Amino acid sequence: MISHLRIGFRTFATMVSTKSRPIVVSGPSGSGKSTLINQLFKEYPTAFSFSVSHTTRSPRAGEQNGREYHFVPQDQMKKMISNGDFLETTEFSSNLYGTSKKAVEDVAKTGRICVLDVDKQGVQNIKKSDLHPLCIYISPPSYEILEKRLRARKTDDESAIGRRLKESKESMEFSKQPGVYDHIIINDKLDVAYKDLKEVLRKDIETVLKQHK
Ligand SMILES: Nc1ncnc2c1ncn2[C@@H]1O[C@H](COP(=O)(O)OP(=O)(O)OP(=O)(O)O)[C@@H](O)[C@H]1O
Repeated sequence: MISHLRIGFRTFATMVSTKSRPIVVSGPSGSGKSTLINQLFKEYPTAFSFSVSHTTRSPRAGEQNGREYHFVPQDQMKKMISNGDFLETTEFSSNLYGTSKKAVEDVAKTGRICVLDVDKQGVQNIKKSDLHPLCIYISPPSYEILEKRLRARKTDDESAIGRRLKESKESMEFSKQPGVYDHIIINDKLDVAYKDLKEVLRKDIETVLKQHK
């Protein structure tokens, strides 16, 4: 009888899986967010996902609504913005883009951890929501090294590098405010920074992978 009850309880416990909290990865442009996130996705392909953003731009060939983006008309997007549905929005080439709170919740429903790469506005909004994120700041070892890495990446022209460096100063100041970030990882040696990131996420990863079994 006791063993029957135990089996029953275990089955119940597996059915009631806890939803994972989203992971916010923030930091100045060139600090290594994408490099570190890509490594995480490669090592744990079933543990993490990005959320699907909304956009007012038209779908390109091969893009599917709800897969690459939620494609929405401008008036619907504006209505959603005024409803406070988005954690962050941005405008690029006359089109609006945004990460909705629901899109983040949808990832958790699939049993994965949602990873958000957002700026300080996004960090502030997500912290105000009821999503209870873990907020991680990826910092370059120094401003000078950040500049070197941005130049070596060869993805930006001089004016974009200048803009990114100016924004990086604001971002680094913001990261020093108490209570904003749960962890600050200095991305000096990539393998050390990646190890630090995995350690910070160890329990979250173990929990989602256990739920997949
Ligand atoms: N620890 C490291 N040592 C040396 N180079 C690094 C290190 N981490 C990342 N890089 C390099 O620095 C450049 C910037 O990294 P990455 O593109 O990942 O930054 P990011 O924070 O995602 O930038 P953005 O916000 O602009 O997308 C890349 O060329 C990457 O290969």
